[in-house]
Amino acid sequence: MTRHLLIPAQGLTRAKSRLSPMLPETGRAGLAEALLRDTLAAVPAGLFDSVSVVTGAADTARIARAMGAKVIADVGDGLNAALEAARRKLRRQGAKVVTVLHGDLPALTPADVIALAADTPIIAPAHDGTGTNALCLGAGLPLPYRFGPDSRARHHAAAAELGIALTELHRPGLAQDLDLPQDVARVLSLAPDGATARALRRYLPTLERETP
Ligand SMILES: Nc1nc2c(ncn2[C@@H]2O[C@H](COP(=O)(O)OP(=O)(O)OP(=O)(O)O)[C@@H](O)[C@H]2O)c(=O)[nH]1
Ligand SMILES: O=C(O)[C@H](O)COP(=O)(O)O
Repeated sequence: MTRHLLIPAQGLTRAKSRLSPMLPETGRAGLAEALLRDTLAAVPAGLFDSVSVVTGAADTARIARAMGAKVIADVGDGLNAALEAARRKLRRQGAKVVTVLHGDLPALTPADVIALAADTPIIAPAHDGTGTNALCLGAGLPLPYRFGPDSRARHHAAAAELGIALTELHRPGLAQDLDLPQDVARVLSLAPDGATARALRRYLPTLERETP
């Protein structure tokens, strides 16, 4: 069984645009870097045959390589197309299982990542109930990636159409992503010691007082 991990990540200056009402560009870039570092740091060594960051950005690629990950070039046609191309590449290289893990999960733990190295198809929904934060599939399964709005329901619908049993995995570290200003306080309470929390405290010093 060869298992591979794909972590999609935007360029640092493009990422986390929905936080722009509370965080200027420098802060968003610092936060995106911290999120990627936290994500890669949570991946246990040796669990996957390869760990690749899918990106079209040189800054993100540099961080990925510095953290010991490979880089797969983003084909430039959106998240799903980038992941499909990366999955095809891994399949050509003999991959049997490909896990996609979003790179914006600040409370992610090694145990969460271990749970994603599964032998059966798994989806980890986002805390908002509509999104998908991780998907583990046999590399040959024809289930198309449907990340984006309502991706949880869309992944289930695609699986049902193909007769694939897709099991939900509910773990706080996989569910809690950081997308919106209202996510920030929760992230700080869940992941107080990570690079992400440090970046938030650095760029949003008033948060300390506001966080319960
Ligand atoms: N390679 C690649 N990664 C992407 C793309 N779109 C989103 N991602 C990554 O996929 C994950 C989930 O995406 P989002 O939650 O939308 O994160 P984001 O794009 O940083 O945030 P917003 O700008 O606020 O939407 C994050 O790790 C992103 O960096 C894309 O087109 N290509
Ligand atoms: O499928 C998803 O949920 C999208 O890729 C968006 O992810 P997000 O919940 O992190 O915005």
